[in-house]
Amino acid sequence: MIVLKLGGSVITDKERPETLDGGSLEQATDAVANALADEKLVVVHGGGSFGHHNASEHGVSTTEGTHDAAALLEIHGAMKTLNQFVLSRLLERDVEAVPVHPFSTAHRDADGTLELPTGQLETMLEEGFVPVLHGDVIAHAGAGATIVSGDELVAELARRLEADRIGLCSTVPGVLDADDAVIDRIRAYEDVASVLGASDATDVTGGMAAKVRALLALEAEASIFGLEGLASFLDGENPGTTIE
Ligand SMILES: Nc1ncnc2c1ncn2[C@@H]1O[C@H](COP(=O)(O)OP(=O)(O)OP(=O)(O)O)[C@@H](O)[C@H]1O
Ligand SMILES: C=C(C)CCOP(=O)(O)O
Repeated sequence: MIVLKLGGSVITDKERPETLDGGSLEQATDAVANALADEKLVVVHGGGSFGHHNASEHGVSTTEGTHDAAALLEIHGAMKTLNQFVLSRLLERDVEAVPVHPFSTAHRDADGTLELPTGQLETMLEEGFVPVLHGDVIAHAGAGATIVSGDELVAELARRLEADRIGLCSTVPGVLDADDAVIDRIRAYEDVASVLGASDATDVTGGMAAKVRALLALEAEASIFGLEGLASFLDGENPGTTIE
């Protein structure tokens, strides 16, 4: 079982609000369609230029919530629009992709812990579907609703579904060191903390630093790679950076 995140920074143009990077989305969905045989796959996508701008305007992040339903619908609506684009590109390539919207299924406890039921996902996988989740807003006890990033969803899905392979496809070829060379393996946060930053673009969920933290907390290994590494990851290789 594979859990794959398509980073929002890859499939959208992060500089321009609500704009797809059509070519990259096609390349990514081609790679997914070519790789699917008997392998079970869950896809998660991030926001990129969908969702982050709306969340930032309303002051909503993974920890700062809102009780303003109109603001939530705006953020959720932007993510659903992007989800629809991803689904339709997958369907065009005969991938039996179906949507799963975290706002309707997940929540956070008062301490911020993500609760994500997976019975529906397990059934979808058994029935041959490819569930496609996305970063979203979710109800958060005591805070109204906050953002859940695609990276958090990947980590939680990997734990609960006991994924064999976990991959984050982002806009960079891996985690880069101070000389912009790809770091092969990361074993501890402290080893790379000095080079890890937020995203270059508007991003309310913490960029590369948050990714590495979330993946280090997993028992299984995970890979961070760029679009050029996606086909080889789906083929069983370890492109980019491996997080132990
Ligand atoms: N050491 C680093 N190595 C690589 N990228 C880094 C590093 N430090 C900060 N970054 C930033 O992290 C970005 C990747 O994180 P970002 O959250 O934008 O990716 P994504 O998951 O693809 O997109 P989204 O969050 O919209 O889904 C890179 O584009 C870069 O700007
Ligand atoms: C901003 C929203 C709603 C989603 C964020 O998901 P991410 O791009 O994976 O961080």
